[in-house]
Amino acid sequence: TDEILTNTQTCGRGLPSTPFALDALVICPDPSPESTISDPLTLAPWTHAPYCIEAADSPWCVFTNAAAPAGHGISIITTPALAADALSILHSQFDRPFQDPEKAYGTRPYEVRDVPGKGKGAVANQKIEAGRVVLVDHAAVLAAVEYPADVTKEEVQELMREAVARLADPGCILNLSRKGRDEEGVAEVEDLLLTNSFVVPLGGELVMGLFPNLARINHACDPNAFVHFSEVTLAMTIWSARDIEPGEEITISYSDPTATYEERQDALLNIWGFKCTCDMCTAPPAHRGASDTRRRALRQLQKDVIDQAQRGEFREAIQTVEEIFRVVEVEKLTVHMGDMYEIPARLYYHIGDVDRAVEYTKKSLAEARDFGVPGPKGRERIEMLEKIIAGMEGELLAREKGQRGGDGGFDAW
Ligand SMILES: C[S@@+](CC[C@H](N)C(=O)[O-])C[C@H]1O[C@@H](n2cnc3c(N)ncnc32)[C@H](O)[C@@H]1O
Repeated sequence: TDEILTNTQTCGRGLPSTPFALDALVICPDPSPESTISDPLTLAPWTHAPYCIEAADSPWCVFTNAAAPAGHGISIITTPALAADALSILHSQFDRPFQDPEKAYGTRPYEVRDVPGKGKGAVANQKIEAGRVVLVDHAAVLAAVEYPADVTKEEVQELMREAVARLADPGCILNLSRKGRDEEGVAEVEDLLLTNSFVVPLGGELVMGLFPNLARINHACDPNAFVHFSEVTLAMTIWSARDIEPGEEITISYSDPTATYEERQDALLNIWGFKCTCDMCTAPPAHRGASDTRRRALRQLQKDVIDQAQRGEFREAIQTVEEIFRVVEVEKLTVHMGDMYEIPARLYYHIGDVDRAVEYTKKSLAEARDFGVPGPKGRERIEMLEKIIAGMEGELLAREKGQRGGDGGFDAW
């Protein structure tokens, strides 16, 4: 029988981040004995004294706020200098709320349950429309990918163990699935991080990010959802890329979704350590071969369009872009098309076809509204596109009346 984890068993409250207020320090549960809070005001927003190991250039430490964000807390394994940089990010988590209430579901629209051949997975418990926020998940552990040569493997594992133990609910990490790399000398907590982390950018570096709820979402080469990481809030948002029916599994892509079958298999096996059993990977070889041919062609077309535009061959570039859209449609790679629609919009504007330029800018606007980044950045982009459309429509109207248009505020094109 399926074991269903209820919302109370999932990690954290699943709400926007909690302010780093002093009450967050007070509710810090069960700190490990050697990290007793001696002076919370000095440590703020950390709830524990950093746990460090010495290295030649700088110590490497675990910095923890055990209660926020989202109730499960966060531990960062880094150097004191980088942790100081991270402080401004942590504070801005509560300064700038990320979630767009209009796009988010009040309660989680899925359940975690057994999925054949993949362990557990997230299964929709209601219809999820395209362009909605399925989940906003805050990092519980952020760990460096690389350490200096004089830091031993055992010391890194010790930092990882401490990072998890100091969280408000270490169980929400320790209960996650792990591949079982014991024979390779990989400690349990490292195995958990390797099985469940996503690489994210932080302060100019790439780090491993463990998001306890995202960690239940399986990979598919033709996913129905996608993720966006915000370096401002350290939150990972999962968006539905198309309508998802009740009972359907929610999936994201762990690898480059435009890669060919072999490339995807290699990446999933080498980086993630599993053999993909998604629908696309188990499709008949002829079907996979046809898909690979289209994907290789797509890469060439993407290069061609840049070369043609640089040579000023706008009409040829437009034909290439139209061909790109055709392939993208067949391969169902339509997610994240917002930026791509701007290319034909600009090209059509360049050759004086303002009608088509408006058409493509409107597509870009629709994508930005449905899938754009929430918050001020997203709104800025929507406003910019609205302004450009209004400017071009003004130009069309002026042309109809036989007047000269062109000062409509769309110089960006
Ligand atoms: C981040 S976890 C996803 C949740 C996991 N299934 C669980 O039970 O908690 C990644 C692991 O899920 C499994 N997995 C995810 N996507 C898969 C797929 N497309 N095919 C086979 N296994 C998959 C692999 O075992 C992988 O190591």
